[in-house]
Amino acid sequence: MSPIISVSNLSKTYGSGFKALKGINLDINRGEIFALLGPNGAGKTTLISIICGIANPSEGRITIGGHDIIGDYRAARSMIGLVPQELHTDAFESVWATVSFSRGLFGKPKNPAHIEKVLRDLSLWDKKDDKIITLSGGMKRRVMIAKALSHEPQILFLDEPTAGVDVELRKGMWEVVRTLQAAGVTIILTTHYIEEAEEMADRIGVINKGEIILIEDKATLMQKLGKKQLTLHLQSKLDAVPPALAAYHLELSDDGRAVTYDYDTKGDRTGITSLLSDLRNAGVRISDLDTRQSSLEDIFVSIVRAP
Ligand SMILES: Nc1ncnc2c1ncn2[C@@H]1O[C@H](COP(=O)(O)OP(=O)(O)OP(=O)(O)O)[C@@H](O)[C@H]1O
Repeated sequence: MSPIISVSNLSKTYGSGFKALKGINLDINRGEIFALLGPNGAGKTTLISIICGIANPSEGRITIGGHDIIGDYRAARSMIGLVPQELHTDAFESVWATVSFSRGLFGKPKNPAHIEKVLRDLSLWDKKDDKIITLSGGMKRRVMIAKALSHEPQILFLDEPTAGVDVELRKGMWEVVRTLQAAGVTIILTTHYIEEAEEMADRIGVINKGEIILIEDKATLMQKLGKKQLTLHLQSKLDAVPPALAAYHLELSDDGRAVTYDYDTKGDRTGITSLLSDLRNAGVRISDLDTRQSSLEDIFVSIVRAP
């Protein structure tokens, strides 16, 4: 199946001479939830802004549903809904007016049935006549999504959809996103909450210093890079890991009372059996142990930090 968004050799150099994107290649599949992760300043907003036609590329080409975003701007742009990070709406307008007006901006004829559906899907129907200013933060965010969906886009960009939102509301937002995906919308989200990507995404792209350094199915990524960690709590404090155990690359905790050992569950041998016997031979006694599976967060930190 052809990708719904295709980005090839995209570069962006700002007027200051700063190269914010360096030869980005990225295909987004129809119907997927794609999470774009990256540290501050990595280029996420720049990339989204260019795809959405808000900023110009310096080099490269982007097509949306086959439409070139420059040569065929209107057709390309009308396929996209963008929910920006900042909430900006007219505080004194009603929800209904705000969302209907957005549709008009795309030159689409009025379609009250569609607006009603969007508001119902986002649990805003009973608020349709309320002024935006009277809504809670979570409702305002949902209004931003409703605005972005008002012109029936096939693609929705969510830039940090749950920044500063409490856990309860965040979960509500995840539900909304899943409902949209089930209705056939392709979703690209940026997030600093890695558990959000872990929870939601079908695929994950990591951008760092203007380059895509990884694109992978979430499940594959977690399986491929996921490590397990064994923590051994010691009966007595160690000042240093005994040299005889150097091969295990143990990490000693700051208080000297625990060592951690990283191992690969898919390897032929985990090395745990020999580690335990070598510890005993070195006179190190263990009082307790626990194991932990690395999270997407650990994986993310390790790839972004890698030279
Ligand atoms: N208008 C501009 N002129 C010059 N440099 C810019 C401009 N806009 C962004 N940059 C720089 O481009 C780089 C990428 O910025 P961008 O906003 O795309 O990052 P981001 O990944 O979205 O970061 P964050 O997670 O902090 O939102 C940063 O170093 C930023 O300082």
